[in-house]
Amino acid sequence: MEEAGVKGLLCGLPLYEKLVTGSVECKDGEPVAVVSFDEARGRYLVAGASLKQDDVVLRTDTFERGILGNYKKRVCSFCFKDAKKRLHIHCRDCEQAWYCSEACREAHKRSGGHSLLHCKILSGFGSSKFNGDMESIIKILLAVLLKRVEAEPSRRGGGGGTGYELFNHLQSHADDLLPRSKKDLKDACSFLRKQMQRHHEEAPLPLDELVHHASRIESNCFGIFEEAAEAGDQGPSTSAEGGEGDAPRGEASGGVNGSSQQQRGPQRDVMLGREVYLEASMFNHSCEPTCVMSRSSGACEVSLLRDVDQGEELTISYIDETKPGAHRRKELKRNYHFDCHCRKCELDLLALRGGKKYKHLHKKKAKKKGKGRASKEGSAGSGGGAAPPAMNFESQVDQAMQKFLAL
Ligand SMILES: C[S@@+](CC[C@H](N)C(=O)[O-])C[C@H]1O[C@@H](n2cnc3c(N)ncnc32)[C@H](O)[C@@H]1O
Repeated sequence: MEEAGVKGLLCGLPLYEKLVTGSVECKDGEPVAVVSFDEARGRYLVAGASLKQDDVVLRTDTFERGILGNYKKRVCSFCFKDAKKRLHIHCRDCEQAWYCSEACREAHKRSGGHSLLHCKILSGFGSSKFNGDMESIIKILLAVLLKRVEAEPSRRGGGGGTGYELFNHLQSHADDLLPRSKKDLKDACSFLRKQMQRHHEEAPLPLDELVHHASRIESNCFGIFEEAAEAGDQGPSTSAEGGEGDAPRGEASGGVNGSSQQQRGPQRDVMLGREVYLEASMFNHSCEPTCVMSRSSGACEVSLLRDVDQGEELTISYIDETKPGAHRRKELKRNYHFDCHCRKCELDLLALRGGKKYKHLHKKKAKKKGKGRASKEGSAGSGGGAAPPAMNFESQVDQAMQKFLAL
């Protein structure tokens, strides 16, 4: 794709320009998606042209993936196939990477995905206190940090990047985490930092930066789920606890980190791992999404659920958007650490607030009226105003819509 053909990239980050020009599909020489920005939702994608239902807007390969600790002996570390039973082949030097075949073990080593350095750095996992979920984050983080080293200009001879710079620009929610979750991330990052210092780098990134990176992974990754592991799609996912074989079932939740409904197909049950797609991390969540994501074997495709006009937002859903509004917003806040500002939620909230405000005002008025009448009639404290007429839902929405349009 010609970079010169790109229009409307508002985020001001040359790397994102490159990201978008390099990876989205084209229609008549124009990119089908461009990056835009607003205060409430950060960067988001809009249609660069009028598009039809089922048009593909993005096809891309995974940046990094990691298996949850509890499933590492069941899912192949190279091809990510779920054997659904304990595997028998593992790395010759450690028990951190398990494989479905000798070929996968060799290929993983050859590709640099599991070197001796990985063995050394990850070797402390056995004695660490991380849960399986955190282990997958730390494994991805290690891969990212190794990409960072490769990305240093002196090492790559001025050539193309490794994706690290793009990763570095993803949204982090480290500052929005509850103290307990932040502490868990900090402990895990501190462990990795020490291991890196011992085996690899003398001056690793400061701990705070590592915590932001870990949060980037958590906030932008997509869950790999048992049922959909081969067939396809899942949304960004949050966290999950699983186990080997008869493991406890993972929570199939979430947005750019382990969520749910960005996919058609079977409901996800057990989360086996998580993966990061840099370009797909530009899709914001909406409770009435225009797009759906499907994934298969380390690649993803985002396509349109309906026709959209040029300039319309391209969104996916991180959660089950058929749930009631309060439930959706709670899940997004708990698992994705943000308050949803999609159109549907904004309208819901306006309607709710409109309704409450109306009732509140009416109550006040009625109270006043009652008082007036009571003093007129000389009777004490009966209250007595007529009950406010119930405001039906249509008029609440109507009122909310008018307010929304007036904003
Ligand atoms: C996968 S990223 C999407 C791109 C992101 N806006 C950015 O600038 O990098 C997910 C993050 O975007 C923001 N986001 C996505 N959907 C949103 C929504 N409906 N309302 C508010 N913020 C949203 C949240 O900060 C969320 O953690």
